[in-house]
Amino acid sequence: MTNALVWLRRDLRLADQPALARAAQTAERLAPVYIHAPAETRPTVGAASCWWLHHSLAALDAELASAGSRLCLDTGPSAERLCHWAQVSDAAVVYCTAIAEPWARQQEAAVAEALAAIGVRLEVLADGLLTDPSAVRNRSGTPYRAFTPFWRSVRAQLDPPRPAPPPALPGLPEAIPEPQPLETLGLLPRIRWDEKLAPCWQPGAAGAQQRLERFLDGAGPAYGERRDFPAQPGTSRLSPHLHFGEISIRAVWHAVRDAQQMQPAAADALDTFLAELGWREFAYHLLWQQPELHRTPIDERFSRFPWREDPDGALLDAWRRGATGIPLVDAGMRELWATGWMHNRVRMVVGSFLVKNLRLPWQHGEAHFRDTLVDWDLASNSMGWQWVSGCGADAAPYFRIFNPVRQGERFDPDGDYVRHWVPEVAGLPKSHIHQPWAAPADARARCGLHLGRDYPEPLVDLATSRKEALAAFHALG
Ligand SMILES: Cc1cc2nc3c(=O)[nH]c(=O)nc-3n(C[C@H](O)[C@H](O)[C@H](O)COP(=O)(O)OP(=O)(O)OC[C@H]3O[C@@H](n4cnc5c(N)ncnc54)[C@H](O)[C@@H]3O)c2cc1C
Repeated sequence: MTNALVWLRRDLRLADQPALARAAQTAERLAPVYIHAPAETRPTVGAASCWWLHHSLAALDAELASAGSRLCLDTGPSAERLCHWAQVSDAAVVYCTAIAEPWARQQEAAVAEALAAIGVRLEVLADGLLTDPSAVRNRSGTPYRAFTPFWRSVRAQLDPPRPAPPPALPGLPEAIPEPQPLETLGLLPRIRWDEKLAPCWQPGAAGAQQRLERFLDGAGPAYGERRDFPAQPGTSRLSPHLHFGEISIRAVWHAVRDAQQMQPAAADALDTFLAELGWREFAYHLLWQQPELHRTPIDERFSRFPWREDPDGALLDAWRRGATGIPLVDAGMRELWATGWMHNRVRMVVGSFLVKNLRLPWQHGEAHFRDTLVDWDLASNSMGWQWVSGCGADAAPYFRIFNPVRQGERFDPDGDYVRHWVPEVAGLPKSHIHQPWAAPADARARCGLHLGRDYPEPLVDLATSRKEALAAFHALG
């Protein structure tokens, strides 16, 4: 038996972790190493994700300590530092799990080459997804461009292995150096805006497991009906945990399948949930085909789209701050700022408003979400933005423009979500809460709301901006 390293990446857990499991079977001594290498990720990871990563690494270190090991932290370049760790650990092999993102594949290739030069082997294992995004093909042998046939075909064949328990870990190699303290990675912001995130989340494997159990015991069986209502806790909020690999996708899959067996009445609702996991798979399938998915529209016509001029950035700034004067849009943007997460229905509404009513480039929205979402994920975020913009594969057509007032009336019928995040309009009755500008003056006066002073007038007229967007779209030909 020889010594080994496990290079931890987007797989920050002990249970059902293929790299750790393989190393535990084969190595006499084992060093779990995390290399922080922000210069190697493309595009740059945002501040909210960095906050999450800091706490996730702390949780992983504690998990490793309780298994008799510890996390060896270091700062990149990854190839150089892994060579160093392999040498000081006397390791013959480095195990890691794959990340299906373009920059990560380059990183793996560079690491493999550097390790090979010192006689160490890199073994990359599949993880993170239920499918191989490079391998799924339709009957004509080409990648899928639409979700429904993709999922129909994938779902029929899916049979992921049952999740494995955490392995018994070999001890650390004798001569390894002291790890770098977590704080020195600089993942936490200097201005402590992040304190508001802490009460909302528990990064790490234990938090992930809790979220899954709470979902299956609570909202899961009603997922089909409740998942679109942002005031209700109708979804799992597993997205950041899945992104960082704090829970394996196979564990989620099997927990849901088991729940379907136990509660046949909930089977359809939970099938809808499994299809959402399918959207995540599809996003990676698209990213594999289009490595520049976060900035290049799949529908090339949109490269010529006549976006609105916003020379001083005032429109974009109002959208980012949740000060557009459209309550559902502002509620979503404020939820994002306060919690690092936004409900999926509202992501679609704020996205449509940015791209179609404000007519600003979707890439601005992609970049803002990248900076502020704790669940930011290159594949899902890029696909989501291309979808709302009508320029992606399987996109909602451009002319399907979400009306944020109608969306509010339908999915936040009592106005509870808006009342929570936009207290300025909370006194309005539900009949006017989604369009305060249309409320009779006395209804506004009764709750002391003075538009333009307490809460903005709408940044744009919804009907006019819709017409302008459609005209711009038709001009594309
Ligand atoms: C403009 C836009 C940007 C988005 N950016 C991201 C992002 O950066 N990261 C991200 O994880 N999701 C993104 N999504 C998808 C979706 O909004 C989130 O996955 C979901 O809101 C996460 O909440 P949840 O875990 O409670 O979801 P649930 O409803 O509980 O769904 C379970 C899991 O399925 C996956 N999932 C659900 N919906 C989608 C979807 N439409 N696309 C891909 N995966 C999905 C997620 O992993 C999620 O955790 C985006 C959607 C839009 C419209």
